[in-house]
Amino acid sequence: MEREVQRVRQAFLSGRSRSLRFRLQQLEALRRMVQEREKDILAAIAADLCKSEFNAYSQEVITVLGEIDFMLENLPEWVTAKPVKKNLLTMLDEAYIQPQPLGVVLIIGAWNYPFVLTIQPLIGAIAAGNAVIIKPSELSENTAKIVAKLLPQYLDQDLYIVINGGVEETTELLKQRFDHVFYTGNTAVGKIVMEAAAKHLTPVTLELGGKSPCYVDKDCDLDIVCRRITWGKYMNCGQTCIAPDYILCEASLQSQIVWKIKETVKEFYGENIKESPDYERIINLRHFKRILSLLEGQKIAFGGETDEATRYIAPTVLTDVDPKTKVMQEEIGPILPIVPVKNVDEAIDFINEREKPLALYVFSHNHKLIKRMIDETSSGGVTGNDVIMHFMLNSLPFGGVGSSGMGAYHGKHSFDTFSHQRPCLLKSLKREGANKLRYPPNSQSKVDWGKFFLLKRFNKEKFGLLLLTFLGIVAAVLVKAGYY
Ligand SMILES: NC(=O)c1ccc[n+]([C@@H]2O[C@H](COP(=O)([O-])OP(=O)(O)OC[C@H]3O[C@@H](n4cnc5c(N)ncnc54)[C@H](O)[C@@H]3O)[C@@H](O)[C@H]2O)c1
Ligand SMILES: CCCCCCCC=O
Repeated sequence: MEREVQRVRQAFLSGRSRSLRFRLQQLEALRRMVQEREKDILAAIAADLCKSEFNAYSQEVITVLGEIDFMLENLPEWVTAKPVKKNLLTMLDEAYIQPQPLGVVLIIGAWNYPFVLTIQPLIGAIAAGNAVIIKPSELSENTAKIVAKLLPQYLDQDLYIVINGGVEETTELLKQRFDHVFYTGNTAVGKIVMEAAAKHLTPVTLELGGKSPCYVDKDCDLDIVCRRITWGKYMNCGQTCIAPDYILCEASLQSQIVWKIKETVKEFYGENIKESPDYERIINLRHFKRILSLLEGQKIAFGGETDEATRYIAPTVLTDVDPKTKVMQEEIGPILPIVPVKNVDEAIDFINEREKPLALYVFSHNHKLIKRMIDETSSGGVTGNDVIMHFMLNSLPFGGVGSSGMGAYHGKHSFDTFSHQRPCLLKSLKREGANKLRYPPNSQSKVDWGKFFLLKRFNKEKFGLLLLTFLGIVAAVLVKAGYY
């Protein structure tokens, strides 16, 4: 492992990943890989998550292609140095911010969207000029294999490498020194990653999980609301980091919501959900059994059917859920608990009493209520009157807050995450007279000049002197130019 990391570091130190031309060329090669090997990629995702080609394309591949196009279009502008405002002391100098690559980046991916969750951060890391080690999730082994097979065929083989393996390999990797670690996965492992990175003072981005609440107000169109919630909840069999996890609503809405979601499930997946190409499966038996155990003692309004052999769990809705039960603590796949609350105040308190979620959803015709929810709660991101969609807009930073993560990515936010914003001040070796003011021995007069230059505070006497000096300089220039 050490040797592999060393090889990637040597490649970074060669400097070739830094030029704009090289970055654009690698991103174009990555786009070619996705386009030319689309069938292989879709087949791997299908094998891991029992996902149709249409769904794999629209949930994963489209996002990757959109992100590459966005980078190619904007990168030339982002890499340029940005001049900054100057003060009186530096007005004759050059001052700018130069984004620079961090160095060698480790990207650790999760299994639930195995392609997009490894390749989208990779795009940002390449765009920012880094070398990258990618560690895909071992749980989505087919996608892990295809990523490891394809990347070296299209990208620089020493700068961007894939290391496959399980917990043992990730643990070994985390002992090495990186310049940034970007991890997607559960919160418990997030802590392990941060602890390992701290040993080298390596900064981390942690894209973690949690339970994203969905508040449904009385004042809304329930048909549309339930259609949107059903789409976001049961996509990928509920295994989406920002899936609406549970519904908070007034008790009087519960039965209507149940009925409308049930109708929508029928509309989306047909009478025999198991046969639907649009309904996925739970990733493995361990998660299947864990989720199943959460149903014990709950009021199942509909769904609840399971098949261990194919790891099928039907779209399920639970009503009158006790917030203290386990189903309200863990991530729960295709189970949708409804927790009745008295009103919006109680919903806000409910959200604030728990860990900060990765996403928050609010449905209402009342724009003020949506704004209030946003103002009085905290979450990684918010979508009003829809679910999931804030993930799709790459001008918005995507990431968590508190226990749902730290740092963010997508579009320019990825570029910034993987860049160091280097402050640069370029002075001349001339004009030493003014510089002498800061050299010892210090004096009240020097402090006054310091106040003048840096705080723009001056006493009348100093101002008079300065004005006189300025007029003297102007007169000298005019005399020299032959005006007098
Ligand atoms: N915030 C986001 O963008 C986002 C996106 C997708 C998933 N998630 C969250 O990720 C979670 C699902 O992922 P997961 O954690 O089950 O995925 P996982 O089991 O695939 O683990 C993720 C990575 O961590 C490594 N790992 C696991 N245990 C480890 C250990 N003990 N020490 C070191 N490395 C270890 C694995 O090798 C893997 O590469 C859910 O909580 C989900 O909400 C978050
Ligand atoms: C079209 C939906 C894509 C959602 C990806 C979410 C990634 C987190 O699990």
